[in-house]
Amino acid sequence: MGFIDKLRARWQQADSLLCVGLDPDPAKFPDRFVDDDDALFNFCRDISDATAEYACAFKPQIAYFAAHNGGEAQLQRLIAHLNAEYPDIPVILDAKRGDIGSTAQQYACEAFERFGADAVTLNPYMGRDSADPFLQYNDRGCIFLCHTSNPGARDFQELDVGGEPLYLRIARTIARDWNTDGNCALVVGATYPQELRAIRAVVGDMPLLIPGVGAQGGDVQAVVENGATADGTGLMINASRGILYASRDADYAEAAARAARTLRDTINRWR
Ligand SMILES: O=C(O)c1cc(=O)[nH]c(=O)n1[C@@H]1O[C@H](COP(=O)(O)O)[C@@H](O)[C@H]1O
Repeated sequence: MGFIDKLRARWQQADSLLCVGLDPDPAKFPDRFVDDDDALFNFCRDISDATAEYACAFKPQIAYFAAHNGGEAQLQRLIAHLNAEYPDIPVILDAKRGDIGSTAQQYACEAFERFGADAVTLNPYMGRDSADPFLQYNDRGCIFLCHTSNPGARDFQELDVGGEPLYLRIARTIARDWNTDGNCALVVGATYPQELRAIRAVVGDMPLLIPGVGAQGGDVQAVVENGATADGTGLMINASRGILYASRDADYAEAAARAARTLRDTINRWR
């Protein structure tokens, strides 16, 4: 089953639009991980096991692993664990790749062959040929940055490009021309609900990955009202820090589970 079908099935099965972001920062870990050489893996495994029942997807962020010696091996083990234990939950590798075709081919191999991710985040700035090596894996998801969650999103993404803002041109082009195998999705920040509404209007029922609720200040009600499809799905609403660091004490996993369940329920209230 391809990424998009797996995601749609999981939305229904778990009755959840919550994506659990795995951004492990050892400085914020509970004390028990201080002398643990496998802390990145062990912490994320505990969080994943505690939150899986509330998750429509997991999203490990590669920088939080690659920043540490041996971190990528722990990411590889983590995704292997997720694929083995939770085969119904898609794993999105957040790597925001984008480069000339020959290099992109290596990045696609990294995401899909080495790490075994179901989907990867991509930067569309370099154009179609930079996306093709990823799109050719037509059972995997290609999730392109469209309107990001950060303040600087306005610097370039909202520039007028012949009568429409760049982010809408990106949305339209990907929906119309790049999605021939139906394996594309877009990233839209929760912090820009009006832009989310405009994007939804041009991409039909394409799935949208929505970071920026919680720590970045995005509002769940505004996200669901402006971004959900007619059937009340269409969204992967990500939370990372708000779940991972719900507690620094011995109850960190239970606290993460409570935070995930609460956010899932809050999302569902507005669907
Ligand atoms: O592609 C992303 O996931 C992403 C895009 C974006 O526009 N904004 C954004 O915050 N993200 C990622 O989403 C996560 C947000 O984390 P929290 O703010 O802690 O929930 C981080 O892993 C970011 O790298």
